Amino acid sequence: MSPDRVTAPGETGPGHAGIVLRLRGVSVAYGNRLALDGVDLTVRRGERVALVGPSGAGKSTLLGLGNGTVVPTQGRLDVLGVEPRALSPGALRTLRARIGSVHQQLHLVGPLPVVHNVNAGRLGSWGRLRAVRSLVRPLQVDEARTALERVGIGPDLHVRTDRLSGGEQQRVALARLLVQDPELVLADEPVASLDPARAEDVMRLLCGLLEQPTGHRRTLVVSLHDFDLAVRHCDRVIALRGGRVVLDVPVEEVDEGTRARIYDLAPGP
Ligand SMILES: Nc1ncnc2c1ncn2[C@@H]1O[C@H](COP(=O)(O)OP(=O)(O)OP(=O)(O)O)[C@@H](O)[C@H]1O
Repeated sequence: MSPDRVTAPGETGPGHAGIVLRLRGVSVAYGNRLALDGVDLTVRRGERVALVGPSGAGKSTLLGLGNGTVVPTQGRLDVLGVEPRALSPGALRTLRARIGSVHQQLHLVGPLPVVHNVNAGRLGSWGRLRAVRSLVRPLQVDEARTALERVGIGPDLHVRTDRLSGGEQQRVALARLLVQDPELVLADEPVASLDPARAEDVMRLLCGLLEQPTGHRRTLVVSLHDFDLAVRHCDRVIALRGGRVVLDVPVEEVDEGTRARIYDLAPGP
């Protein structure tokens, strides 16, 4: 089945400044297992895109393409205007510094003070020497404090991170994202392990962090198992099934039947 709509209004070509992520006929195979099968899609600057679909549909694989951890087996991929496969290791590092990743696991270093975990968001842009210096004596402490305040955590930057509650640690991870200041945020089931109230809270916080003081919005692509969360927090829903895009619509076009169609539809031809 072809997707209901693969939106591409305003697209004028590969160099179009508003395009953050573009896949053209992208397939990904793990051995003989086809995880993505000829996917076409375009994500524009400032969009909040939810990836939904049943388990094994290809959502994580698609997000992996965005951050360069997965390489297309076939097709053309552009991320922030470049093709990751064509980059040198150094250029790939530079690209990754512009992309924020959020996972179910927070990847914090528990025994380290909070400030270091927040500053880890800068590692992609700091040189090695600077990173080591900051471990000895934390750099950019005021910015770390501001980021923590923005996510609603008190001023104690020097407490061990693993002494904080699970919810507070989640906020430290979001403060790390904030100091990284990425142009594109890729979040792979960031709230899967949380109860509904916490999931709502984290999604609200994450979406709030996308808003920049300049009035611009960072782009978000987030995979979510909770369809209602996707509709409440995103402005576009892309459904994958069997490695194919089966639906791509603005949330205003989501109706009562959409959920059933996503989860009960037969896979595409
Ligand atoms: N590293 C891998 N090696 C082999 N097969 C893989 C690998 N990663 C994913 N797959 C397979 O590719 C398909 C798509 O997996 P993917 O994790 O992208 O789906 P998903 O939609 O994110 O699933 P879930 O919602 O369960 O996380 C699945 O059939 C999966 O088993």
